[in-house]
Amino acid sequence: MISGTEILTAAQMRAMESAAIASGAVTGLELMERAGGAVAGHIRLRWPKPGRVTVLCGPGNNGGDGYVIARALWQAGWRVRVLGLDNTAGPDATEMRRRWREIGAVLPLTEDELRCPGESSDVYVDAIFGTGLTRPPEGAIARILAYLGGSGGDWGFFRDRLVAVDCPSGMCLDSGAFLGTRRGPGEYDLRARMTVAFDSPKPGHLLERGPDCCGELVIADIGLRDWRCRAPGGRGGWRSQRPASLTAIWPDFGIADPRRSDGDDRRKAAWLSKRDDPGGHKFGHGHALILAGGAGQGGAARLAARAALRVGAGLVTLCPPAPALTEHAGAPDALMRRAVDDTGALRALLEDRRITALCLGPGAGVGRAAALLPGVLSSRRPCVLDADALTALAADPGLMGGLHPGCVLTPHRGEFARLFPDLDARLSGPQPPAPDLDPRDMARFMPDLVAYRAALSEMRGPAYSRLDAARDAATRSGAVILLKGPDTVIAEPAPRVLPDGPAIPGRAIIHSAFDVPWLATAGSGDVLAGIITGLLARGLPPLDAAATGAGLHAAAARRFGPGLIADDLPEEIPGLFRDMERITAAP
Ligand SMILES: NC(=O)C1=CN([C@@H]2O[C@H](COP(=O)(O)OP(=O)(O)OC[C@H]3O[C@@H](n4cnc5c(N)ncnc54)[C@H](O)[C@@H]3O)[C@@H](O)[C@H]2O)[C@@H](O)CC1
Ligand SMILES: [K+]
Repeated sequence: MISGTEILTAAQMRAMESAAIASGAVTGLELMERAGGAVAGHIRLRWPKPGRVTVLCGPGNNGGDGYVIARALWQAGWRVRVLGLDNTAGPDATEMRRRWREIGAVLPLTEDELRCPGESSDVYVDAIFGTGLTRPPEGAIARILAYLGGSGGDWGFFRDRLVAVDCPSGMCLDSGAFLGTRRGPGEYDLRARMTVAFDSPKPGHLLERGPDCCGELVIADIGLRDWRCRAPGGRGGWRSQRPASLTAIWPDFGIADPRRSDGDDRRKAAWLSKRDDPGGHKFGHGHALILAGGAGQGGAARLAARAALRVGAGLVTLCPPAPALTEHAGAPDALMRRAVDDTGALRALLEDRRITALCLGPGAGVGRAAALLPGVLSSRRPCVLDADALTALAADPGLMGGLHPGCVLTPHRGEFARLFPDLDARLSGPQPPAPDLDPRDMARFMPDLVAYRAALSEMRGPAYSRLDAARDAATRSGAVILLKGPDTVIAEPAPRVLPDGPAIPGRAIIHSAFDVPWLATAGSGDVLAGIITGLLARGLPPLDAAATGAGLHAAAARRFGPGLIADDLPEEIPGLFRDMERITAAP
């Protein structure tokens, strides 16, 4: 049910590049030529008239791409100025620098040179650091990056004309954080007009500062697709389709991502709208219980219940304590109501095996949530735990032991901090040291499937990311974690065991919704909990329900537009289903 774009971490990208080169099918120089050529092509698309360009080349292969871009733009008639370092790491970047030197000079990569009067350019290419960044930039390079970020008082000037190669330099591609600065927006963060990255998005393009600082994100194909789709197969060479462990759902790629099969999207749309089940029965689409709070607290649970109905649960029952029943008498009439006063009443109700999912938290009250949690968890039924249920869970760590893989926890950052304070502290605290793994080691691991997988699962970027935090929380709790935000991360708990190999980390999805800031409104989270509960009731596995729910939730907000209140979200769902069917209809 998940469809999206595969994401690769920086380590996976390096491993794939090493594997492609080791296979003999392509050389590092050819990959660099393709990468630089792609960036130059995108620059020429946006600035069709050749102008003046300054290319800033760093010490590694990102800089090597820069020398290729300089040469390609010069050949296209641009006036090119290159600022670079004397020392380039690696033979490919050194060779590309040499080829550029046959055409033009390499000026020192300093702030003075960049600010040289009379040398203003139409385009500035940031090819200083890419996936190889391991520590905060310092000295002259840090000053250049701050100047490009606006320390010279001219923020808008560079924002309009900066093209980043792979990422804005200084940003960690695994986390979206700028190394060496406090997490969150920084005064002189480098913001590009366009970022051209290679093969696949990286987590940092979608998390934290990434979406704002990358500007328009373009993913250029550099011919590595075959290595993305295959897994290293031990001594026998390459074999088997490697299932994506990390996926992105984001508006720009949305349903039009050419890598996705139209058939999958069509099946998904038909399942959501129930058109694939013409003889269906209401119990065939599940029965969701939404546990509501006491008198005066019912609005949140009603929002969740309405969303569960709209997303297609066959039946939805709202369960407040008896004294609050009358409060829920209004619309929608499709909703059933049943009093649940305590755990005993809940257990009795759950004797009905046709109840296929539960939701506890929205408007429940912390005391009631704490009282009902043991009954919800011991039923082993798929469930969404949100809001007050998360607070109750954090207050009684003993309850954590009852979590199971059918649970979806939907914390925002504050709730996450209460549940997993140590992981939250790592997210905001000092950054851990860089991983001490050389790309050449990755190549060395290639023949050994076990070591390769272990290395990948051990690899973390230089900054602890929201992705790391959600995955660690899922592993620790044994439940699916949906860490809310404009960059929602969803992670599944149990390591998957592939038929041909050892455990690898559970799947994760980054759901990007930076384009719908109006989704941050009261009750929006209650609707999300209801959508996911409805999908669980219909039988979607928890990770799929959470990811599809997050996608529908943001798409509903996008469809409605600004001025949205939470009540509007469920009402957009029927239109969304129609849109999905129309877009995915066979030509
Ligand atoms: N992986 C791939 O498949 C491809 C990578 N290419 C390019 O290669 C880039 C990665 O190249 P590299 O691995 O050489 O790394 P970078 O060019 O990103 O970084 C260069 C070097 O800087 C050093 N460094 C890291 N942090 C530093 C800091 N704060 N101050 C000073 N030096 C620091 C590192 O030792 C690293 O070797 C990608 O971003 C991309 O632009 C492309 O050429 C083609 C394909
Ligand atoms: K860069």
